[in-house]
Amino acid sequence: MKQLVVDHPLVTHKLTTLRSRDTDSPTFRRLTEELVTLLAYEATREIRVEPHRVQTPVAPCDGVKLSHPRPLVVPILRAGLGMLEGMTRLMPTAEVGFVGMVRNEETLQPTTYAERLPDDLSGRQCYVLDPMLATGGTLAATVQFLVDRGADHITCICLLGAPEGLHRMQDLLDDLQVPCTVVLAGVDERLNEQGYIIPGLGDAGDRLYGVVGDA
Ligand SMILES: O=P(O)(O)OC[C@H]1O[C@H](OP(=O)(O)OP(=O)(O)O)[C@H](O)[C@@H]1O
Ligand SMILES: O=c1cc[nH]c(=O)[nH]1
Ligand SMILES: [Mg+2]
Repeated sequence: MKQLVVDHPLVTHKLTTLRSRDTDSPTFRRLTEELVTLLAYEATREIRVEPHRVQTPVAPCDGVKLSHPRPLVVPILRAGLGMLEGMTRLMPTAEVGFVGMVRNEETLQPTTYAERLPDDLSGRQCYVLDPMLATGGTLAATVQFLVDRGADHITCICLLGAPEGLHRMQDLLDDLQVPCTVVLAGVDERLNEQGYIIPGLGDAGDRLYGVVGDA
């Protein structure tokens, strides 16, 4: 597994504002989208292209276009949905599949409540979106879903990771033997007893969409 922390002052600047508890939901959403677009630039370095010739107003020009099969973008609901627009803006022809997972806040185990992915992912490059890589349980389960369907090239884009989650992903990918890169805006110190990233940014889903409770 390759790990890439995008070390760029603009990324760190936006991430710092995102972390602040004084940042409201609309600003949090906008910054999340902007950060994804910046991370996607690095994350798509190995995207497959094929030769493509166009005519400029004055001459023919040999360029490239994205290869078929088209790349698949997979946001992990709920919080990953906040990253979708920023990604598809850069790759408008990508296909989008969905995985819905929620982590039990006591056991920290993820449960899958939705899954809409193509049955056959052979030859597809997959881009998984989830802002938070904490214990890694959610991302590991999603990557396993994709590999079970034949994905042979996976890139995960996260805003923040914890060392614990990155180690877990490394162990999984060592077993699976599938090329995988995890691209992040930052790696924090550790998890607390509740499985939250420290210093982190709190609960990304709640900050994007408001707390979903019993009210
Ligand atoms: O690495 P893990 O320990 O598995 O934790 C990370 C997961 O937790 C959060 O989702 P959450 O379960 O809060 O669901 P939500 O997106 O609906 O808020 C986050 O968006 C990740 O999906
Ligand atoms: O810090 C964390 C950990 C898991 N999920 C979040 O949204 N934030
Ligand atoms: Mg949440």
